[in-house]
Amino acid sequence: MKNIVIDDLHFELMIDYDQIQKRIRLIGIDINLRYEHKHPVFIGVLNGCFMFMADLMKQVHIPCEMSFVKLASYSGTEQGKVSELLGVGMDLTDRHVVIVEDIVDTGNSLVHTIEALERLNVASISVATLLMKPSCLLYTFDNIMYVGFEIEKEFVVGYGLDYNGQCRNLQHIYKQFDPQLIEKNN
Ligand SMILES: O=P(O)(O)OC[C@H]1O[C@H](OP(=O)(O)OP(=O)(O)O)[C@H](O)[C@@H]1O
Ligand code: HPA
Repeated sequence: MKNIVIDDLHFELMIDYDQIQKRIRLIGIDINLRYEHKHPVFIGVLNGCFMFMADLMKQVHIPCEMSFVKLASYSGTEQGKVSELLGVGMDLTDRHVVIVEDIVDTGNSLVHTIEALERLNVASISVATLLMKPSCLLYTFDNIMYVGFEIEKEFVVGYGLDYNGQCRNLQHIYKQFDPQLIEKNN
């Protein structure tokens, strides 16, 4: 399946499942070395992470734990916006945490996830994200340790990523294209 149409948008194949798996195997090798004696906790940020988390964890062969969270933001007191992680379900005090994300785009979600984890007194935080859009980042992060693929400013779906709640189930990653532009160029 090369091109797909979802509601009003057109998508074409961008990264196929084999490429994704090759990259995940390499990330797994590095995690196994770096965290060998650290008994890390992998925290998947739902919903988008579920495919990446599942495949990544199959490449992690060291003792570890995992949990899935949802990020809930609300307006707090004078400090402004506060983010809460729903579903942590375990004590993370002094634990080495690896946040697992499907994509870091503007970085807004990641900032809030990191802030919420810092309030739980973890020992360390690093980030593994399958995709990152460097040109869209609004923040500088010093703890994004693993990036599967850096991509341009383009909307992508599949392998956990959605458009209007659809396409998360697709095996490959697809990027949006404008069919009218292609027609004009032909
Ligand atoms: O860097 P950002 O601009 O914050 O974008 C990245 C976030 O957006 C998506 O989550 P979303 O809130 O859409 O929820 P979902 O995972 O349920 O799709 C994605 O899963 C990341 O968490
Ligand atoms: O490109 C994207 N696709 C799907 N979800 C997203 N959330 C942030 N960026 C994206």
